[in-house]
Amino acid sequence: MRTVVLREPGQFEMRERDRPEPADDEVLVAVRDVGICGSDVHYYEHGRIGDYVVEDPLVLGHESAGDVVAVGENVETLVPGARVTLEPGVPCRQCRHCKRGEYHLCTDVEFMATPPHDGAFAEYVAWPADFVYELPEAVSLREGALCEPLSVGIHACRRGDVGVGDTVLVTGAGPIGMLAMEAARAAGATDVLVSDVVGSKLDRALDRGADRVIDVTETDLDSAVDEYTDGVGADVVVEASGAEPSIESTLDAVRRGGTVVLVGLADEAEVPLDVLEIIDNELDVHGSFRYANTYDAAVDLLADGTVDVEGIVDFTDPLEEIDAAFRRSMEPDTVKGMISID
Ligand SMILES: NC(=O)c1ccc[n+]([C@@H]2O[C@H](COP(=O)([O-])OP(=O)(O)OC[C@H]3O[C@@H](n4cnc5c(N)ncnc54)[C@H](O)[C@@H]3O)[C@@H](O)[C@H]2O)c1
Ligand SMILES: C[C@@H](O)[C@H](N)C(=O)O
Repeated sequence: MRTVVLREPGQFEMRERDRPEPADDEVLVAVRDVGICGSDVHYYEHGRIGDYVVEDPLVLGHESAGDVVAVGENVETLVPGARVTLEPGVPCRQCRHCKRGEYHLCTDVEFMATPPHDGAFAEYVAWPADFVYELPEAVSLREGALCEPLSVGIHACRRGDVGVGDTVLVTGAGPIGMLAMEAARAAGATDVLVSDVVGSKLDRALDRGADRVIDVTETDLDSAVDEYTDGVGADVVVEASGAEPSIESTLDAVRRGGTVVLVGLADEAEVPLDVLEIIDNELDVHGSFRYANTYDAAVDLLADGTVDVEGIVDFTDPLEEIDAAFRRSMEPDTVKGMISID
């Protein structure tokens, strides 16, 4: 089967590998659509993310969907021909975190495209059936693949306890911010404000239903939020840029008693946050890491038409043009690129 491996930073190579055999509890999926995530691009550019270093050729891609072509002998939930999306993180299922249902915190999780685990830029992937979700007729494979970043948005909104009537500020209009906005709306937020430093992305957020967009290169975030909320502040801030000034500004933009959810990963682990401001205003500040138990919700939201994910996609290129697709993904205007596999 065809795969693409990252050999070293900036160098993909098309490779033939043996088609995997599904184990007894696995299904074999012919992969059709795969999203390009910022983390894939980071590995492509730098060969590492923090302590995760690409030492051996690695298959990237963890936002995937395709067709089941074979099932292991214990699999009763899926049959060949099913259209599916793959949840990319498979935990140990045994540890305290797994047993509490917070399996995304399992320290033994094997996550696609995180060294040393291969991802989905390949013709076939064998994957545990309990982390494979069937897509109804109404959900396309492209949408199915984007259940992954949508899951990040759903989890962030769950962490922030976004509720009916809330005003939510999302900082950063990349794919995660855009889909956090969708998830916030689905959770009942009636006002969603979005900030970024790239005008075209804010235009896109506006087209996709943001009530107010804030270009922080021109407008002070705190003042804009104050103006919109009559000086109260946002009920929930979802920080989805990873930019240090944006992370710092979350504490000023949230209302007293409100919640800040930190999703974006800063380049530096240490970002100064005013502890007195957190205490005095009784803020809840939550980290949000990947997701758990979100895929069923993501598929249902797509099937109902409650959320739109396709609207964030800028282009789809074939697997053979992955190099150009990654370079295009690095352009500041791009929100989401995808790879299709025939
Ligand atoms: N916690 C998790 O589980 C998790 C999962 C996926 C991604 N992430 C992180 O979330 C962040 C967003 O992911 P993405 O794929 O959308 O990234 P992205 O780089 O595509 O989007 C980030 C956006 O933030 C904007 N931005 C830059 N500076 C800003 C500022 N000062 N104020 C507002 N916006 C600003 C950028 O222009 C860009 O549009 C990244 O840091 C990523 O690493 C975290
Ligand atoms: C969650 C996922 O989208 C992210 N890129 C990660 O590797 O953690």
